[in-house]
Amino acid sequence: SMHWTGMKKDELELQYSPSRWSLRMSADDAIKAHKKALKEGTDKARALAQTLLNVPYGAGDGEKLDVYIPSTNSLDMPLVIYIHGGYWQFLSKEESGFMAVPLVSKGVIVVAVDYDIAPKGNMDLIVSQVRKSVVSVVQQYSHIRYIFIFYTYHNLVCIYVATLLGLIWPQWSCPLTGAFLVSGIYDLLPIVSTYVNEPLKMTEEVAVRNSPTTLVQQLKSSSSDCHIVVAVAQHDSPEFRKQSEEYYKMLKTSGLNVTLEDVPDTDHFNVIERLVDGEYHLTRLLLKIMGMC
Ligand SMILES: N[C@@H](CC(=O)c1ccccc1NC=O)C(=O)O
Repeated sequence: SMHWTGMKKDELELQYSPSRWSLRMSADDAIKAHKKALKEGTDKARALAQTLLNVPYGAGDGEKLDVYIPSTNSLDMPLVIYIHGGYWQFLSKEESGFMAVPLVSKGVIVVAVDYDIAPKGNMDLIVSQVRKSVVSVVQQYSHIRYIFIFYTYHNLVCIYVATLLGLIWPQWSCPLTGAFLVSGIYDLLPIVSTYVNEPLKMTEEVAVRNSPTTLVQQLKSSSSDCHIVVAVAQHDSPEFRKQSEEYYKMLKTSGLNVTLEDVPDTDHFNVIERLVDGEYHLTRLLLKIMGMC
């Protein structure tokens, strides 16, 4: 298929509009249903689990996180940090606790992180906030053996995997078991000239510097014990699917422990929504990697 640099603006914007690839419903309905499913799941998790809501991880207004706690307290509880997606301009932690529904009942702590989405925040700020949140969680829960970062779609995420695995962990003997990257963008350059970048206002320099593909080299030596899952929806756009495949290949070539999950019968939205279900393939894989089933 065609390289993005050869695409007209219309085609590039179609490729980077996940809602226009949903086979289940119209673009607008896919986004509406997505927000609704995530919010309902989060409300359900808040009713089921003990919670610590709005815990500060920094001094900024937006620097807060929610903790979902299992009732069975043990020192071996694994912890998942969920960093929400939404093109760095949509969603918040108020819609990000849904995956705690199946995980908390299996004895897993879930942390949902907020960060300043655009236009209030920009890419550099978001990356620094996510980094700060993870450092704060690791310090707070240092007695826990497994910390499992769960990065989700739209790469902030992935930026994160790269930045964290490569730069933070080596200093502190990494407790990181794995990283899940779901329907992400790993090379940010193609979106610089699209509508996605209007609120973000990334320059090419900012996009390259924060792209996970740029940061692969730094991951190399420090994270061979960490199992990285790159998951992509069957019905994600060809450009999204290519981004996942290429990032997967880069990680693999660098000698990292990585698998590519092409999730059948999903699109960009329900690939993540379905994490509310304990029987969903990605939920089970997450539990398996953490040694919980
Ligand atoms: N313009 C984007 C909007 C989008 O990606 C989105 C919107 C609301 C909540 C989440 C979104 N993306 C999720 O990864 C689209 O076409 O899907």
